[in-house]
Amino acid sequence: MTTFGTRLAHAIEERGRFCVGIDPHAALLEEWGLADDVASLERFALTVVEAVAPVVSVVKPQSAFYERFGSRGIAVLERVVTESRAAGALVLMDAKRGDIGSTSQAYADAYLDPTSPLASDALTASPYLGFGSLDPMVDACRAHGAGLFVLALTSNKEGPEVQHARDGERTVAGTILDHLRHANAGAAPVGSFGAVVGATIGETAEDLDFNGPLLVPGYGAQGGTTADMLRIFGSAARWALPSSSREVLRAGPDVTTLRDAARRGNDAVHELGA
Ligand SMILES: O=C(O)c1cc(=O)[nH]c(=O)n1[C@@H]1O[C@H](COP(=O)(O)O)[C@@H](O)[C@H]1O
Repeated sequence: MTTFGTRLAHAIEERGRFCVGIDPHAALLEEWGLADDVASLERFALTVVEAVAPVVSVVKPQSAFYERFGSRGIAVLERVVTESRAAGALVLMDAKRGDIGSTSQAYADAYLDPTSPLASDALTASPYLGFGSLDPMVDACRAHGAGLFVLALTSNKEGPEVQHARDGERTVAGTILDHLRHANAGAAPVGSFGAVVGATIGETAEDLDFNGPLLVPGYGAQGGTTADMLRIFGSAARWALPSSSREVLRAGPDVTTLRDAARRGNDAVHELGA
């Protein structure tokens, strides 16, 4: 079985490192001239899949935008996952799950077990019930060749109150990164256990070289730039996946214009791996 880290490394080599977030915001549906209903959700999401899944390495649907339409929205999310993977993109399900261990097992079954209708290549996870509460997800990733991206230094302004808090010498974010370093030990070319670190965090004293990938939201609409990423990540930038949702999605609904926006995004972040 090929690990997620190995598949990601190949995808970056073949397609570049840009990740497109498939986030059907109500405001974007309106910008596209669509109604705020499930038929429009489907039209929006599958147009984005058609445009970008054949050209980018990773797509990241944010589950909340589908959940708000109930079971029919989840049915659209299932198609986003299946059709994106069929077009050759890795799917990073952005659901930011995290709960006590026994419930984490159910989240692992829902998103990381290949027999699930929502089975994805990787999942975003919240470690704020303690990193060990994510063990069932870590085990599922090892069993099924999937990946996990754990919130460490998020792009929102409220994050630091928790993530910069100290327990003695270590910050909370530093402790999360240590767990990831341990989970990725010995993996090559890169581990399957990533961190979420925003392009907007300014600077950090944390060591981001933990042999794992970095999901980097905050690029584009939230103001983060390639220069910010080079400064913040240093040598760890080679495993960075800059992620953009609204900036790319605003290029729709025309498929060619959307695809061009994704290609431009890919070109703009190419130098991170140089
Ligand atoms: O995990 C994420 O993707 C994420 C983490 C974070 O720290 N900040 C953040 O904005 N995100 C997600 O990134 C997307 C926002 O992308 P933009 O529309 O490009 O700002 C949403 O899906 C957020 O949930």
